[in-house]
Amino acid sequence: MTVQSAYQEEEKRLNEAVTEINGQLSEIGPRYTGNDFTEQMLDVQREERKQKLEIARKEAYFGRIDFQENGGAAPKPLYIGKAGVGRQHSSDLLVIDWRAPVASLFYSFSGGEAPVRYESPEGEVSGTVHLKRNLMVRGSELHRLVDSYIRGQEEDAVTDEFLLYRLGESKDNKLRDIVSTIQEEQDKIIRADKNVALFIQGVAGSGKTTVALHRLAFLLYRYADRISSERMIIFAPNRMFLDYISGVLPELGVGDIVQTTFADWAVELLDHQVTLQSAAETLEYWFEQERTEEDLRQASGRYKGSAAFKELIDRQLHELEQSILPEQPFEPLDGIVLQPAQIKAWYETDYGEEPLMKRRERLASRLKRWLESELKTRRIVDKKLRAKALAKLNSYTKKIPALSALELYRTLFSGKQSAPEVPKKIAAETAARLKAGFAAVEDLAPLAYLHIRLYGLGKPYFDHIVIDEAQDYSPFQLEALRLCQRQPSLTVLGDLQQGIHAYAGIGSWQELQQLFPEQDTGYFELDRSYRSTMEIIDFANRILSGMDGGVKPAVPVFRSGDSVVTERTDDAQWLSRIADTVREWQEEGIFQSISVIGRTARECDLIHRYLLAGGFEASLVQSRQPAYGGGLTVVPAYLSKGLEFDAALIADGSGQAYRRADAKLLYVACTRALHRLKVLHRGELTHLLD
Ligand SMILES: Nc1ncnc2c1ncn2[C@@H]1O[C@H](COP(=O)(O)OP(=O)(O)OP(=O)(O)O)[C@@H](O)[C@H]1O
Repeated sequence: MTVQSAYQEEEKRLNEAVTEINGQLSEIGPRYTGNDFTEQMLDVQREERKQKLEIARKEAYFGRIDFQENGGAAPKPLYIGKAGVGRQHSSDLLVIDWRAPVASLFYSFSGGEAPVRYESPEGEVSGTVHLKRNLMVRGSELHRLVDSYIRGQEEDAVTDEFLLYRLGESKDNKLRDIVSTIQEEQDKIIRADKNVALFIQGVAGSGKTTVALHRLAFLLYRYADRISSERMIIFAPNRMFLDYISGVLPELGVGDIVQTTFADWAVELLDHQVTLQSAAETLEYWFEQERTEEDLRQASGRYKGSAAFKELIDRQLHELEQSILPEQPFEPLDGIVLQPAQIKAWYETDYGEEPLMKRRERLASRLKRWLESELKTRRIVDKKLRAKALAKLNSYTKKIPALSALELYRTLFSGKQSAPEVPKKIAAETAARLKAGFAAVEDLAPLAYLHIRLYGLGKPYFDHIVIDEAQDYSPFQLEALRLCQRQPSLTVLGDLQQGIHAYAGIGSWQELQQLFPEQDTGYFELDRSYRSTMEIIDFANRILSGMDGGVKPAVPVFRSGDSVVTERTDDAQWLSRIADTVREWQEEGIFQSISVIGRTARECDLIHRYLLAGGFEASLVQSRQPAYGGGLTVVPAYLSKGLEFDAALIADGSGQAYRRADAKLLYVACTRALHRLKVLHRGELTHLLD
């Protein structure tokens, strides 16, 4: 078949599909607003169907795979799209949902005549692939058609042309879905089993964030009857990042998933009993001036996130549990006595599984019930006596301490119960901070953990948890989240090579993985980077070679672009060279997003003001910023993590700005660029780029 006739064939098919989709849409009536429950349920279903059809109306499908099942008469063309659509008056599917089992063939097949197989709910299905075709469809128009496999014509196959085309596009201020070009190694992660704690180590730009979001969409489809989006949660490093990724799930037809930061989640869980100390202070401390290895070793965040600190808290909880019950019997009236052993038995055996303070509440009610039954059995009706007994009950239950997480936590750092193991400096700082009503980010995991152990989650357990940039998480944070699930179902992703918050995060995935039983964990590595050109990746890989530990260079997709330019400048010329570069790039008119990445917030502020004075429209990224607007952005390297820009200018890549300890920070900065990267340096270029 010639390319032209393939085009004609696909245009015809698309026309039919669009007509069918429009026809089905027009048959869905207006929304039901009455009170009939059955009608309301039907309306929910109709609305879901309508949403799917709306997605399909914009882009009916993006791929076709011709598959001949073993024993089948002929290959069957299967069209894969973002939302599955049935045909009216037929059991055939017009479009197959990308998450359906058979659609996995589209992602896993990479050529060859050998038989292929996929897992379906009825068992394994095998057969052969005759055609794999990428289609770019917009509404009723076919924009592009690329065959990546035609059986019998393998020498002509153009593998990955479509992927390269997509990667070459310029990007604005939002992350996008990748359903049409998901790669095999990514697909395995997306479709992995639900009930595991899945750890993903992926190089910068390998699609970790994107893959995790697609995995959520997959899980919701695959386990539709068992899990719900309201019981899923995504943890991301900051509000701006959340805004940046906020477009992907709606594009995939998924809504209602809570997306938050660990800090915001914990403060809400604690019912705002503490105010979070500004994260900017922590960032400023670590990034605005040089810090030593000794500073790092003594970092309170590391201590508070450690397993040792968790043990201390567990011990504290254990001691509370052991001493919570009064040693005296409960004697509401003369001769009516309840022995401590009985109270203890109720407390330990009947309510043993519940959080400590819930058990306290239940015990108090049980004591009351016991007292009422005793009064009844003994026919005590005298009001005075009854009041006396109730007063005794009150004073007895008051002896069982009711503590908030904050009250208990506080006792660790000051007063007679303070723990001698806590380093003195950390204890003094924390006690002062808590006294003033504040908590630092590092206090939130222990506080959240304590709260759940004392009071429970107060909401249904999470069906699935996604943690992005998890290399910056402490084991203790994960321990707190572990309490929020009945069985582990998590996607935990990050890159140790971008672990710039060493004062709080982990040094190896093992630190987090070991918190789960081995059989409940999975581990994947993503080495291919899709974001940047080969030139940019090769350049950034230079930084990795100077890092300690088992770092792995990113493997580029074969996408060539401009060479990375380094340019020496001096203090006098520095700002004007930044402005000149930005102007030149803007004049080319091909980049939607350009960033100037500075070393510190102070430096960025200076650059930003200079650009504004020069007539540029530029935005400055600061910590706690809610959104990132695209266009021209000035951003400190430590806040650029997770973002990407068509073109990036490292404002000052000198040895003064990036010292040996800053390798990860520079790596993060350089890997933000998709198509163009330039490094200006005031004086000598940093040795990290040798
Ligand atoms: N299979 C793919 N097809 C097309 N684009 C892809 C694919 N995988 C990743 N990308 C693109 O690569 C870029 C990087 O993706 P993403 O931000 O998810 O990576 P990441 O591993 O989280 O990066 P980082 O660790 O640097 O934050 C995005 O523009 C994304 O759309």
